[in-house]
Amino acid sequence: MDLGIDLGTATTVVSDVRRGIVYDEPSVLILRPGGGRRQRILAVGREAAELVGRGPARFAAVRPLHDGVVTDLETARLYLRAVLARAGRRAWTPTRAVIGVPADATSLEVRVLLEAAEEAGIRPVTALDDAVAGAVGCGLDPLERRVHLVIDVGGGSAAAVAFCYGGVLAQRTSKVGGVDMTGAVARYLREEHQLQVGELEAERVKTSPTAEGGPLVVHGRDGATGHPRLVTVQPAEVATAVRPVVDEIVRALGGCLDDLPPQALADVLAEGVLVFGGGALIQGLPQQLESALGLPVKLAEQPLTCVAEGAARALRNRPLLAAYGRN
Ligand SMILES: Nc1ncnc2c1ncn2[C@@H]1O[C@H](COP(=O)(O)OP(=O)(O)OP(=O)(O)O)[C@@H](O)[C@H]1O
Repeated sequence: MDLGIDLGTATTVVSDVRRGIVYDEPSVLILRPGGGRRQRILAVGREAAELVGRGPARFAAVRPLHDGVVTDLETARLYLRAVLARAGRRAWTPTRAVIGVPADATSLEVRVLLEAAEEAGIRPVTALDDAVAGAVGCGLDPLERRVHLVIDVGGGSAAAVAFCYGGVLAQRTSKVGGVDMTGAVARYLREEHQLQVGELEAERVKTSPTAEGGPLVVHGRDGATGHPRLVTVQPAEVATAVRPVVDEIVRALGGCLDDLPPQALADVLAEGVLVFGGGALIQGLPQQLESALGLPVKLAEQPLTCVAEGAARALRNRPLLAAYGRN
């Protein structure tokens, strides 16, 4: 199997070179507590996410990635094996892959991720910046003799990366992303409506307005009485709730143009900025980036899957991996 893998803080997406997207689920697993025995996975992905905040306390939900990097080698290995099995890999199938990594991952963090992948039976495996992989997934050619600027707003972090002719010219990163927006929504509901909500409900509220447009009925627990309560929330309130996080991302990434030479700016001005990653789907983010950068900003056609698709495509592009691959 030839795979592109986007092992994100919030979501894991796997693209097979021949079959397209074969796995797209939350990056979470539930482990049976070890008690001296080897740990076993009870649930992974969507099934595990449904148990977050619901399951018995002894079944702890584990997120194998934090800000896009591996927190524990053994868990990451178990998780990758489970994901590959669900993506249709048989234990004996030779598997090659390119895995996306955050732009600011250190060499050590990349090494740990690659080691987890190798132990999960993926060989050879190469790491590629999420931003470069996403650009490839959107049809850009990072080997071209012109500058491209892309912005990836993920779950745990965001990055603006400019590249040209096989090399990164400039990058800025933010340590907040979509997961922090979910936290901001939960905080807003607690403070403004005295409603306590679980993580899944806060996530639903955050992602609904773009899809539906009307007021939302939110389920939670009354902060004073502890009784179940319903509250109606307007889409504009969601925008208000996440604004501090969006402002922080825009502030952190806005300066990336300062690091580019004038000729590079001319390319970016002509082409505009491409933005992807799930966090980019929050209302108003592309517009805010546009006014901070003073450049046209385009949302990718497939903002949630382009990193995995680009990683899969990169697998067969040796010059690209030689230029941008990280081992
Ligand atoms: N329609 C939507 N509106 C707002 N946010 C959304 C929407 N759809 C997905 N998201 C958010 O996008 C985030 C996940 O994006 P993505 O899958 O690009 O990140 P990731 O790869 O998991 O994270 P990272 O790259 O930081 O490791 C989540 O926080 C999710 O809530």
